[in-house]
Amino acid sequence: MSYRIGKSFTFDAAHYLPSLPPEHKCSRLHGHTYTVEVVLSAASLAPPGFVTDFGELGPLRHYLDATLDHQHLNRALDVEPTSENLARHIADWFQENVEPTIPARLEIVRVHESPTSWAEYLVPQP
Ligand SMILES: Nc1nc2c(c(=O)[nH]1)N=C([C@H](O)[C@H](O)COP(=O)(O)OP(=O)(O)OP(=O)(O)O)CN2
Ligand SMILES: [Zn+2]
Repeated sequence: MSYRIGKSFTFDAAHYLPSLPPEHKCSRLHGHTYTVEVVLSAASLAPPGFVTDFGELGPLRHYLDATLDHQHLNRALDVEPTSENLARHIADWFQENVEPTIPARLEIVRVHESPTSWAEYLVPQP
């Protein structure tokens, strides 16, 4: 794949990580302003010279707003809401719902919990 693009989205949510020991600060309920970055690639460009139109990624914004924004992530997800698990969850949703409609492949979903902490899921490529 020769070309890559990226787009970022933010949402706010609460979570805790129940598998951590009780003395760990993240075992208590707290919140983050999450930033989700997606990276997409294509071997060639579609007119007028796009990997895909950034606007075609709008359904992801709607999904994040409707499903995760201002939600309690322990209730909204069926996995423990670590950044790694969130990245995988969002990648799976994107591959099922957006990728079939665009001329590009999802490569990476990166989830920032804060300006200094992030995790990413690298989508296996065929
Ligand atoms: N690999 C991961 N480690 C941690 C995750 C995670 O999702 N993946 N999550 C947390 C907690 O959610 C915690 O809220 C964030 O931890 P941390 O960055 O350590 O804390 P701060 O945001 O307060 O950052 P400081 O740099 O310590 O100020 C924990 N670990
Ligand atoms: Zn946290």
